[in-house]
Amino acid sequence: MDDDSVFYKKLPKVELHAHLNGSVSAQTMEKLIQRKPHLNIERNMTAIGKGQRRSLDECFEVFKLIHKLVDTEEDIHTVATDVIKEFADDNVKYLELRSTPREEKGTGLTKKSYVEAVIKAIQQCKYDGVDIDVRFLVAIDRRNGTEVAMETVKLAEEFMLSSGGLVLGIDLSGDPKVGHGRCLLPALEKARNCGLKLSLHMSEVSSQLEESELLLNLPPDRIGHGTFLHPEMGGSQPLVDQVVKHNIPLEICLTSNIKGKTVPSYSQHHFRYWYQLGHPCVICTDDKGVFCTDLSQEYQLAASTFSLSPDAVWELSERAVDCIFAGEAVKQQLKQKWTEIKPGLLK
Ligand SMILES: CNc1ncnc2c1ncn2[C@@H]1O[C@H](COP(=O)(O)O)[C@@H](O)[C@H]1O
Ligand SMILES: [Zn+2]
Repeated sequence: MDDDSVFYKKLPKVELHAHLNGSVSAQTMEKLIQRKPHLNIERNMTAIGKGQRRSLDECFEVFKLIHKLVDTEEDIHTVATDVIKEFADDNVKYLELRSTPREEKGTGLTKKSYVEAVIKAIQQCKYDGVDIDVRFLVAIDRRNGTEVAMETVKLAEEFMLSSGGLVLGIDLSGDPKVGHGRCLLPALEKARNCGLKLSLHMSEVSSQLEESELLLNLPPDRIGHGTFLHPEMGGSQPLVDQVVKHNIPLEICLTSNIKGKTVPSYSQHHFRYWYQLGHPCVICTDDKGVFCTDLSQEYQLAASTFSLSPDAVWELSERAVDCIFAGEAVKQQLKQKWTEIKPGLLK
């Protein structure tokens, strides 16, 4: 590893946008493939390698394959444990994982036992002394419509009350070309009213102006992507004004947007627009397994593409702490960690 990479690896980091099944590493994928050889799935079918690009539609085909490989409580526990340890190895000190609870009739997996398996993995890692604070966001897959979204919010509320602060909120994700946010508003409002935080994928593809307006009125606590919100990308100034007025942080996933072809090149990424506005932007991975990346690499990419100095990179990672969904005490602990690490890293 060269000196430059070492800096990004050692940088303490916060990861706020990571889909569990998109984050499964090559090593873990091998284990899963060995457990289910009859599926005839090969490792190269579940990841998009260096230099490769696919359409978003193809990315969603990849998730379908991964879901076939991860369909028991044991599988969920395995992937959650491995993903948490990998983020910790990458010096991520605070992680908000998100995942869509699934029911699998064939294996007896229920949405409830799905969430329980993730929570058990988080608790086990904590017990084992893995140096990372992990929280969970329950995901709504937008294609499943109103009723499922409402059920998911109920499930999330139950776990918010019973998980000792591990379940903090809701994620809205899934294929952006399927379904409409309008149908999901009642569920999202209910979530907000019962104290769940909201991180919503918004304007990941173009032509979602109307939906973005509706969702912004909630308003969400964080925005995933927001690629097409600003006027230069076909969005609008009122949308930008709304995001700025409510100071809603943007979760920025560089490699994901390039490999999924929603952004033509790194230098044209909307990070530039929002960063120049001084708006809170948090560098994230989205799906580190599928897109073959890690958070250190994403910080390094941001720095090299947008000419950020080491001080600016440090500030970016430190400011991410302000955007977490956990409470003030956790933020203070993390800030303390950053203060202790800083002198050894920035000379
Ligand atoms: C690439 N851009 C993206 N846009 C929208 N949703 C995405 C996504 N990447 C991942 N997901 C969402 O996360 C699920 C996989 O993890 P879980 O099974 O929930 O852990 C996908 O099925 C999709 O719903
Ligand atoms: Zn995402």
